[in-house]
Amino acid sequence: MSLEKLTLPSPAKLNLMLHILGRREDGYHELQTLFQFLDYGDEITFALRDDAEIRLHTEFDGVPHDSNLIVKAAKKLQEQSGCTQGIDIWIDKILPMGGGIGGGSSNAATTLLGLNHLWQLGWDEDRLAALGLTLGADVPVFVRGHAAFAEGVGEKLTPEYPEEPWYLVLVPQVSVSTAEIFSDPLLTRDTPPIKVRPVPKGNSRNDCLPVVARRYPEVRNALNLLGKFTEAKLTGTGSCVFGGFPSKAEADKVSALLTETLTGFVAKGSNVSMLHRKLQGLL
Ligand SMILES: C[C@](O)(CO)[C@H](O)COP(=O)(O)OP(=O)(O)OC[C@H]1O[C@@H](n2ccc(N)nc2=O)[C@H](O)[C@@H]1O
Ligand SMILES: Nc1ncnc2c1ncn2[C@@H]1O[C@H](COP(=O)(O)OP(=O)(O)OP(=O)(O)O)[C@@H](O)[C@H]1O
Repeated sequence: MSLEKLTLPSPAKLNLMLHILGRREDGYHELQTLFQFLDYGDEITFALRDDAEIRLHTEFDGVPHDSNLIVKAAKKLQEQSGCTQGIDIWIDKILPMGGGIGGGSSNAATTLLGLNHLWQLGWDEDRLAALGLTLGADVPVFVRGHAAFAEGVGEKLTPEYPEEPWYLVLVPQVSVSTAEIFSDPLLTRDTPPIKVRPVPKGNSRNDCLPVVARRYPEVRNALNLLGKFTEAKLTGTGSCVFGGFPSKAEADKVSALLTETLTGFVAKGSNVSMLHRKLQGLL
């Protein structure tokens, strides 16, 4: 069935652990991380145009139109596929930027999958993930849509099936620059690789945490407060901090106590992203 207009979710991700194994010659870091999605995210609406223009109608604080990952993803896909159609795009943005929950990467992936569908390009996931990697290290996992153990710079993915608890995610009001954390001289870069799958329980450390907590008192404070109730972890290079709970009621209870002074939200962990669940429903 050919569609004119499509609204798709763009979920957040968490890094349930993150080990840094070394630094490559190009400055990028070899890492091992476990990605899981949240049933929480932005919503992007796409509508076909009569001309070839790509236009994002929603303004973003501090992100010029052509630098937005949504626009970059759409332009690259249009160029590389030779498509002559254009697109109008609107986004309902709720994910914090620079929060380590992958909002920009997820928006890029939702754009690639949405336009592949609307423009009827017939690209397979491998091709979309390879294009996605040129936009950011985290784009491929959102294109694949399954919880995964990631290696390399984050692009070598093996599906995993971690538990799917409810999470309380705290959002300290600071934006952490990923590049700044990866260039900190104090960052641990020599964690030995994990060689068994699935990742053994107990491997929940994030090597970026000491550096981020040292630089950002707001993140330190969130870790201390949440740590009174459950294991408090950092996702990606922060700033978001999260903890798992066996039920929504328990996550809500702690949320009510902590969100008096901090911003946060409760969401279910999910091994199949809500973007892929929606797309499966369309096919
Ligand atoms: C650390 C993670 O958040 C884990 O999910 C991601 O791998 C970061 O992914 P991202 O934000 O999409 O990162 P990119 O936009 O690709 O890179 C931002 C900057 O982080 C550094 N960077 C990123 C990924 C990586 N494996 N090694 C790095 O050193 C590089 O300086 C790069 O310029
Ligand atoms: N559509 C977009 N959504 C969010 N940020 C975008 C977008 N396009 C470009 N950006 C830029 O990318 C930066 C990083 O945004 P993003 O939300 O992906 O950070 P993050 O959650 O820390 O990601 P990661 O976990 O992948 O490091 C933003 O500060 C913004 O300047």
